[in-house]
Amino acid sequence: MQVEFKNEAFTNFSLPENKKAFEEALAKVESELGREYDLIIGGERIKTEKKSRSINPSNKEQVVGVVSQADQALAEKAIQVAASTFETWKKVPGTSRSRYLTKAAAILRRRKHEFSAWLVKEAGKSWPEADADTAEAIDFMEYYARQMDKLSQRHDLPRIPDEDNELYYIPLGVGIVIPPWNFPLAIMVGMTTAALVAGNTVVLKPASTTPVIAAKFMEVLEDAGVPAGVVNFVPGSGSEIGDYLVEHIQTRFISFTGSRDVGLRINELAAKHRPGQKWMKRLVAEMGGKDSIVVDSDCDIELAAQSIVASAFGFSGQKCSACSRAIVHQDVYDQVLNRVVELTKNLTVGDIRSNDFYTGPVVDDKAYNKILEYIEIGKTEGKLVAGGEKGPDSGYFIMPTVFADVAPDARIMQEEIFGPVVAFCKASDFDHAMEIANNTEYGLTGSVISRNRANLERAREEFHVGNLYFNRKCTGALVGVHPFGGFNMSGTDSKAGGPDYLLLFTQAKLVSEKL
Ligand SMILES: NC(=O)c1ccc[n+]([C@@H]2O[C@H](COP(=O)([O-])OP(=O)(O)OC[C@H]3O[C@@H](n4cnc5c(N)ncnc54)[C@H](O)[C@@H]3O)[C@@H](O)[C@H]2O)c1
Ligand SMILES: N[C@@H](CCC=O)C(=O)O
Repeated sequence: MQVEFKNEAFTNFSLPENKKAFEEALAKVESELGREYDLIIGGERIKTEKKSRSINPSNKEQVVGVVSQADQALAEKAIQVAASTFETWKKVPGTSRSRYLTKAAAILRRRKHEFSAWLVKEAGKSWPEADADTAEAIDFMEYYARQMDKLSQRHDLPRIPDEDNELYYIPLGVGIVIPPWNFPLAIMVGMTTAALVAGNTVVLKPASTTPVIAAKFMEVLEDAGVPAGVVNFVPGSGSEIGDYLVEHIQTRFISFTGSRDVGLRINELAAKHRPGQKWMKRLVAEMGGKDSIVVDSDCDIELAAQSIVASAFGFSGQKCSACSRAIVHQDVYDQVLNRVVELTKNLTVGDIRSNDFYTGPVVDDKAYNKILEYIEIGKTEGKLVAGGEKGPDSGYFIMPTVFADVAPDARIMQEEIFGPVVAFCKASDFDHAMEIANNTEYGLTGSVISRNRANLERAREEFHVGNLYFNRKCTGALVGVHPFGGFNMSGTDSKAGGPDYLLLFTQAKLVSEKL
C-alpha cells in the first residue's frame, strides 16, 4: 500500500550543506551547457537540420542547449507512433501505469537540485522558486499516481435486481500536450503525466523558450521504464507544428497551458470537425490571469504589503497567479502603498546564479520588450512610485515596478502584463472593492486581506476566481492542498492537482450484465 500523499518539502538554503549541494548541482549543469537535444519519437532519437538555441535569460551570451526542431512530417510521425502505442498502453492496468509515476517521482527526487539548477539556467528562476517548481513536479506525479489507483478501483453502481452494473474510466487516445515556459518543469510534468497515467499516449510539444528542461525530463521517463512511444518529444515552433498537431484527425484531446490568445486559437481549431475525424476533440485549457489582492480597511497592514510584494514580484511576476492589481480601501491606501514601495525598493535583481538576489530576469527579449511597453503605458495611466526601469544589460532584467492611483478600467488594470508590475487602485468601500475585483475578463486567483468576517464571507461568495485566498499571498498553490485553475478567460475551469483532474483525460464506460 502506498503511503499517504504529502507535499515535497522545500529546501532550506540557509543551511550550509544545502547551499553547497545546490552550488555543486549548478556546476554540474554548467559543465553540460550547450549540448544538443534530439526529438524522441517512439524511443528513437532524431536530429534535424533546423535547430533552436535556448538562452540563459540572466546571461544572453550563454547557450543552455541546442534543440532539434520538428517539421510537419515529424509531427505526423509522432502522432502515428502515439496512435499505435495507444493500442498497447491502454491495456496496461491503471495500477501498473501509476507505478511508472511513482518511480519517475523517485528518480526526480534523487536529481532534485540538478533539475532546479536547469531551471535557474534556462528559465531564470531564483533558487527557492526553482526548488518549488521541482517539488511541485514531484508532487504532481505522486498525487496523480494515487488518483489513478483510486480510479482503477471497482466503481459499483446502485444495484437493481438481476443486474451487475459497473463503471470504468477508460483513456481517450492520443493527446497533444502544450505546456508554458513559466513552470517549465512542474506544469509540463503535471500535464504530461496526468495524460499518460490515465492510459493515453502523448505528443509533447515543449515551450519554445524552455525545451531543455523538458528534454531532461524525457530522461527521467526513460529511466522509469515508461515504454517507448507513450510520450513523444517534439519541440518546434507553435506556428510550424502547433496548428498541425491540433488539427490532426487522430488527435483526441489537447492539454494546453498558456496565454489567452493562443488558447482561444487552439479552441477554435480543435472545435472544427474534419473529414475522417471520429470524435469531438476535448480541450483542457489553463490560461492567463489578471489577479487582484483586495485590502480591506480593517486589516494587518504589514501582512497586506508583504502579500502584495511576494505575489507581484516572486519570479518577476511571471506567474499566471501573480498579483498585478492591488485594490485597497481608501482608509488604508496610503499606508499600504507606502509600505509596498518601501519593500519593493529593497528588492534585489540580478543573475540568480547567485542566491543573493531576490529575483532574476524575465524570460526573453519578447517578454522584456512587452513589459517595458506596458511600463510606458502605465506612466500615462498612473503615478510611477517604484521601479520603472531596466536592470543590468547582461540579461533581461526589469526592476520591480509599482504604479499608484490607477483607474479600474486602465489597460494596466485589465491586460495581463506577465512581468514585475503592479497597479494600485483605490476603493471607496468594500462594495467598490468587490466590483473592481470582478471587472476583468479573467478569473484565476485573488486574495482578500481583512479582519472583517462578514466581508470575508461575502468575498467567498462574490469574488469570482478559481483560487481565492484569505490573509495570504495569491501565488504558491500546493498540489492536492490547493487544486489550481480559474474561470472565464482563465481557462476551461479545470483543477490541476485536484481530485477530479484525471477524469478530464478519461471517458466513463458503463457495463451492465443481466444476471
Ligand atoms: N492557468 C494556468 O494554470 C497557467 C499556468 C501557467 C501559465 N499560464 C499562462 O501562460 C502564459 C505564459 O505562458 P506562454 O508565454 O508560454 O504562453 P503562450 O500562449 O505563448 O505559449 C504556451 C504554449 O503554446 C505554444 N504555442 C504557441 N503558439 C501555438 C500554436 N499556434 N499552436 C500550438 N501551440 C502554440 C507555445 O510554444 C507554448 O508551448 C500566461 O498567459 C500565463 O498566465 C497559465
Ligand atoms: N500554480 C502556480 C501558478 C501557475 C501559473 O503560473 C501558483 O499557484 O502560483
